[in-house]
Amino acid sequence: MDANAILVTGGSGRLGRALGRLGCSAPGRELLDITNQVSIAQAIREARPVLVINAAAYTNVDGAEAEADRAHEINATGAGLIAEVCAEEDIPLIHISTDMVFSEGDPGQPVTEQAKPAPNSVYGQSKLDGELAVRAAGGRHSIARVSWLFSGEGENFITKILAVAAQRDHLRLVDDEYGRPTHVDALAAHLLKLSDLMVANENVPPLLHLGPPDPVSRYGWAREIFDVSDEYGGPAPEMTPVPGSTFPTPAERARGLVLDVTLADGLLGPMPEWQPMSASVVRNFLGTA
Ligand SMILES: NC(=O)C1=CN([C@@H]2O[C@H](COP(=O)(O)OP(=O)(O)OC[C@H]3O[C@@H](n4cnc5c(N)ncnc54)[C@H](OP(=O)(O)O)[C@@H]3O)[C@@H](O)[C@H]2O)C=CC1
Ligand SMILES: Cc1cn([C@H]2C[C@H](O)[C@@H](COP(=O)(O)OP(=O)(O)O[C@H]3O[C@@H](C)C(=O)[C@@H](O)[C@H]3O)O2)c(=O)[nH]c1=O
Repeated sequence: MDANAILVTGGSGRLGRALGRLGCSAPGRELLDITNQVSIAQAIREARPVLVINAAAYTNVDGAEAEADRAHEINATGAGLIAEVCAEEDIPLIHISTDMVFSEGDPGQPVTEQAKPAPNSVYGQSKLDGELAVRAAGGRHSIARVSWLFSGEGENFITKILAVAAQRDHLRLVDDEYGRPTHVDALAAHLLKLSDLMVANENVPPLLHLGPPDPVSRYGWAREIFDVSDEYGGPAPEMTPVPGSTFPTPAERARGLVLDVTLADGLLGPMPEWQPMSASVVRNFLGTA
């Protein structure tokens, strides 16, 4: 399938740009606003896509605690609107969701698609409401839950902690929050495989957990980041692992939660390992790549 036949919402975002790099049609919010039915209908009429990927979202996890209405409007109402238009036009939809629909877990026992979500943040609740709205629209869809996206552009966990380490020689890192660091280019490639299956009318599960092998804690990922940073002459601060309860943030994060990606791996093949991609982003950030 020609990637150009896929319409992506949130085209200016991290994942949206990655899908655009693979050839998808990926307009930004000014051309396709998922909270505006007229804007959605017009974009669909013009692009006549064979599939839509909804990568538009409100993703400021801490900011959402003070902006619940805005987060809900985009992540829940907006997701429902785009799903309704897709259902009416009989266009399959891939909707991107998050591990933050859960609030706790055991890193040794990743959660499958069967687990019951129970968010503990405004962002997580708004994303869960979005999932429910997509399902309620009744069209052909697959909801892809992912975690810890990063890319070579803009801000992410890697750039945030490297920036903090440039100011301080000692960092506290949460060691009971887990995830699968996922480079947006690897995710975008996987989403195109999933798109191919959906367009070919293959039996695709309506809910999938996606991510690379080797889940890690924030502390563990930071160690990888600073090992590379040290090697390339960047900051290498002293690190202390701490429980999330002693690192207060406006929004709570899930403790010990890891997505089980077995189902998606069987369908699409495993995602490439995150470590080389994380290292490459660190090197680029330090300007030595
Ligand atoms: N980043 C992460 O670590 C994770 C992200 N996810 C999910 O993955 C998806 C992609 O995330 P990511 O690329 O990181 O997010 P970004 O925040 O980088 O991009 C989201 C994009 O959506 C746009 N947007 C916001 N409101 C609207 C609207 N009403 N209509 C159209 N576009 C809009 C934003 O535009 P503007 O900049 O103008 O606001 C932004 O460009 C989201 O569904 C997110 O919830 C899941 C797990 C982890
Ligand atoms: C800066 C810093 C952060 N941390 C920890 C605290 C907190 O648990 C975590 C927050 O990092 P970030 O703000 O980069 O990540 P956050 O915004 O929580 O990332 C989430 O984004 C949304 C969109 C998702 O859907 C999730 O899957 C997840 O990727 O990092 C430390 O432990 N030490 C530090 O010095």
